[in-house]
Amino acid sequence: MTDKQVDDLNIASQELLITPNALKEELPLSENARKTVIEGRETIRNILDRKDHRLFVVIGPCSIHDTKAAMDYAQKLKALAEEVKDTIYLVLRVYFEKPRTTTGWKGLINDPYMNDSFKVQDGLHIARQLLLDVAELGLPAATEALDPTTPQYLQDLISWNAIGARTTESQTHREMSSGLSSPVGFKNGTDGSLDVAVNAMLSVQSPHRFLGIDPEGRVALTTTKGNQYGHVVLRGGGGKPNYDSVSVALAEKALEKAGVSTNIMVDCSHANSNKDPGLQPLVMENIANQILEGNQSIVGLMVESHLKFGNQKIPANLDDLEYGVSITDGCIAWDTTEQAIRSMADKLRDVLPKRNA
Ligand SMILES: O=C[C@H](O)[C@H](O)COP(=O)(O)O
Ligand SMILES: C=C(OP(=O)(O)O)C(=O)O
Repeated sequence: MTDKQVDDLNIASQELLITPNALKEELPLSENARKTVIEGRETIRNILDRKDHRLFVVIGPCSIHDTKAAMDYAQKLKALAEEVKDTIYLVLRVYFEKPRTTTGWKGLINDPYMNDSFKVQDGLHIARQLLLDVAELGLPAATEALDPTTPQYLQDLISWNAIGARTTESQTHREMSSGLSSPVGFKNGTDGSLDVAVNAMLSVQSPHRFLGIDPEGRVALTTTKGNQYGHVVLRGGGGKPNYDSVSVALAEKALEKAGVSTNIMVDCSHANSNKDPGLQPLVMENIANQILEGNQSIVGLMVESHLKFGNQKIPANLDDLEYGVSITDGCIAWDTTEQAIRSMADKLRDVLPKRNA
């Protein structure tokens, strides 16, 4: 019973949503999609276990707002993935949930029509359909796990997750990650602090008990087994990058001291490129050079890339949206992406197999 004088004073309304099971019944996992996810997760786990010499690169738009453009991009990425697959394992960045510094568009699930209509029910459908289409193509998908309710709807289609710089320190996100079925990368904090990511790694490998939702959408005491495939993601912060060899060596030492995996992913965007998307290929080149010079810890990269360079504000008239341009952080264009990935693969083709030997 709600007591109108004390309960929910700041809740304007609540609307029931489709349950995870009902969404999955409408949009079931196909056999091909299932194969993609199983292979995607296994490959990334093998890379983290050093059983597979390749680098994995999570690459794609900062956020998805147009599924047609996303599929256009995915098709190109699939072709590139085939070309470089002996050296680089490409994973499509499919981000539907955006953590904002203050306010702003929170992503396709929250507001799929980008007009403050917040049609979350549609957002869940659109997101799941896109993940199915991407998986059907044979391309593994990565996302940021932000809202603790959405994993039950979508995670059967995800091969790698990020916990963002704004939530790595959150107990809720560490608990959720301990139950995710795929590897999870924890970003360092927005101020550059690595401690929060190291502590997250210590937390995620343990079992947790917390309030979650079950596949029928009911509130459930959720007990997790712990996720042994956590790793850190260096994204820079506090106005400074942290992809350079000294920062990477310091991160390795901190991870060793904490007794956790020294696997490191470098996010070439965000504070590592001072939010200038055009600098990302330079970061990629620097990482390739570090590996050539003997680095052992860097196993993955993240790159923000779209069909076209830069970003755009959401226009008042959505007809004015420019096709293939990010509406959140700026991205590198497709031709630059192809060049940067090919050049990285060419540089590392001979050295990576020897690294794990
Ligand atoms: O990657 C995306 C953004 O950096 C993140 O969501 C924060 O964005 P904002 O500072 O524009 O809110
Ligand atoms: C929000 C993101 O990154 P970070 O958490 O590092 O800011 C992102 O990758 O979209």
